[in-house]
Amino acid sequence: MIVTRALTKRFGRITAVDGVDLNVREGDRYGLLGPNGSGKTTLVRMLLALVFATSGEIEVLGRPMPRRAREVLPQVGALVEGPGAYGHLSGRANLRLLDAAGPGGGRSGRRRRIDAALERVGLGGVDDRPVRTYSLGMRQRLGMAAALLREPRLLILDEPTNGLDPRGIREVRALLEELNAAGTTVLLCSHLLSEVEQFCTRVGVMDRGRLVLEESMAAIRAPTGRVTVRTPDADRVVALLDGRVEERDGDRLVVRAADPAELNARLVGEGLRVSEMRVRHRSLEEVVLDVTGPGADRVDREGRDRR
Ligand SMILES: Nc1ncnc2c1ncn2[C@@H]1O[C@H](COP(=O)(O)OP(=O)(O)OP(=O)(O)O)[C@@H](O)[C@H]1O
Repeated sequence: MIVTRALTKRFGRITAVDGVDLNVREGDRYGLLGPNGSGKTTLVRMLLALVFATSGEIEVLGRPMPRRAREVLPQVGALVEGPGAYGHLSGRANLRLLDAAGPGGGRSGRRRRIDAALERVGLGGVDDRPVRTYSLGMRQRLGMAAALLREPRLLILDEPTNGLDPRGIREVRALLEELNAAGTTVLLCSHLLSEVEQFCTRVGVMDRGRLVLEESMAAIRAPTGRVTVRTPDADRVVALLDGRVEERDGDRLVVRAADPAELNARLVGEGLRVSEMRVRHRSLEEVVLDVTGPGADRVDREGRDRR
């Protein structure tokens, strides 16, 4: 769906995107994570031909970009850098303009397309108030509606839940799940780990312009070979498992165990009581912190000129 090779963008001395090989597959719910200033927005702007690459190659929907932008962009919905809209016009009027400007949508079906898009994002009942009176959450929804006008094969969303309250965030996630289930590939940029952890099936992590990790969520969250055991018989468990207990905190033990079922059977077989047993997974947060440095918005005394 999206493939980049050695994609690079420099702004003067700053290398915002540095030799990125990105691979978003059809049907993915791909989460692009990274600290502030790591290059996520610049990367997606290049995918959408909003800014030219310094070097490298881009394919979107199997076509080279930006050369085939005219063919590709009508099949892509995007919400990048916050929802842009004319403040003095209503949400509907904004969508009418967008729909008229975009290729491949006849006038006859316009009202229906707009109503359907507004309905999908929870703005079906919106009146004719100008957009400048909208809350940030309403603007964000309007931006999503704009991205959905063409029933895109691919959705590219930069921080789509910015400004939404918890309920709004959940609604957007449900909407994205529904669209993805119906075949839309989703590329989501976010610095919210929980958002990515809950929604995405694949993750890319950017750090200082480079893609430092690209992995399926299942692989990231694979078991670590450690099991947390809570037991009122902790002393006896430690004695029995000699050397396999890595941590102890009261009645809670962290045990090295490739096969949790075998461990459980052994403890129970010895008459040791287990009140809780949990296979340990790495969290997305641990993985991301492992592969990234501090965000570029920090201005520490050391390392100000990292680039
Ligand atoms: N038009 C520009 N001119 C000069 N520098 C730019 C420009 N756009 C981005 N940059 C720089 O490129 C780097 C990457 O920025 P970018 O906005 O792509 O990061 P980001 O990961 O999207 O960050 P955030 O999460 O804060 O939006 C930053 O150092 C930024 O200052």
